[in-house]
Amino acid sequence: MLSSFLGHASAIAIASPVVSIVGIRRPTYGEMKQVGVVEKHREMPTFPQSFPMNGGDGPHSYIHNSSYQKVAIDGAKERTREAILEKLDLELLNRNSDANILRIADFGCSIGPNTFNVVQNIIDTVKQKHVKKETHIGAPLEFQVCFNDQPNNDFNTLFRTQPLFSRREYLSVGVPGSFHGRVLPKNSLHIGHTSYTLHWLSTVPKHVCDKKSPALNKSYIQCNNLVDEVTKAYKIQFKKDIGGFLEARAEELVSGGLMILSGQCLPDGIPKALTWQGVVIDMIGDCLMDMAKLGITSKEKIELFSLPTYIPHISEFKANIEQNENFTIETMEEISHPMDYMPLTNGFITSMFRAILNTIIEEHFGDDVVNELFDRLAKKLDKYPINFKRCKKYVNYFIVLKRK
Ligand SMILES: C[S@@+](CC[C@H](N)C(=O)[O-])C[C@H]1O[C@@H](n2cnc3c(N)ncnc32)[C@H](O)[C@@H]1O
Repeated sequence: MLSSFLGHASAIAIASPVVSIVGIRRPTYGEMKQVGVVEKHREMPTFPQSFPMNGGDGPHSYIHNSSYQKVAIDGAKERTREAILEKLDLELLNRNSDANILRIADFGCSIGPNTFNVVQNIIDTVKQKHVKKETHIGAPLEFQVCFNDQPNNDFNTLFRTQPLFSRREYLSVGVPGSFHGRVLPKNSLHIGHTSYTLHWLSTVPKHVCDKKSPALNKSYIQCNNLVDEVTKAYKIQFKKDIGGFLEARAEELVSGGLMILSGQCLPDGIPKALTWQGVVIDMIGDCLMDMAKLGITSKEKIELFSLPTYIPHISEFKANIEQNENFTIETMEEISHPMDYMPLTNGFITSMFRAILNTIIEEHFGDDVVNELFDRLAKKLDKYPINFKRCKKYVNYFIVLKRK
């Protein structure tokens, strides 16, 4: 099962007990792991709370390694346009004292270029609507764009690489801070957007790195839905975080304002371990274990490490969204990722995951580990190529909420 899933032909001895959920065995390298003897309880690690994408504009930066996200955002472009044309009433501007200013925010914007494309599409659509004279605003419409991300996001690169002022139709503001809480004044926002962000948690759930806890995520570095206690801990944290995100947006958005959400979920009943993304992260964990055996890092450090990310199942995600009664759900669609049906190269996969995980790996394991880890990942992928046809696919969601 393992070999066919990964497209790898040779036999592999299973050294540790196989974890199962609803009859599905994890068909990855985890089965080969020698699980260490539980050691004396240690203090819970203090995780940094913010892990931006790799900054700068070098070969490993998010700028040059975010085309997977870009393709999905481009795929949602027309839907975003339709949502604004159909659901946004520009009369809402007349309720403000600064009636000619339309404020847009991209939450978790990273360093571009995706955020610039998103914002331009929103502005083009609003302008089209405005030209159609659907508003009585006298003064010319002005756009203010609030670029939000964590304070240690590379805002310098973001602003250095944004379109030149002469070609830009908006004034920009950087808004550093966690989107799990308020980052903008009350009743100040007309259109909010976020893409590929909500799976980032505010923190690693308590207990998954606690050696005394049944929720210890012992041999994995992610929630791959294979250990019930771990999954439960992640679910609780996710619910809390999405709740915080929506509460904050409900305060910031004006009545009638729109919040557009896109990103990825798991299909119901499918564990992350069976998706190609889940396999890759389990492989990264295994590369770390290989490095621990060579003394480059330690098994203990790995056990104290879990990613603060959680991909919810689609119905769980929708149920969490529906909890907030300040919004009407205008659109809730599942769309496929345009790259779902093309096998990605190992180089592409390695670069994409490096751009996303570089910061957090560096913070926990030290910068000397990063190059070696991703070199090893590239080699492991070459040795055990992913069989994309056998992997389960994520579901992409496109959601439009309107503030009541
Ligand atoms: C994968 S990137 C997505 C970037 C961009 N939205 C896109 O679609 O290309 C996720 C971004 O979310 C940001 N992020 C994660 N948690 C956040 C939080 N609590 N508050 C603000 N930004 C956050 C990360 O720093 C990162 O820049």
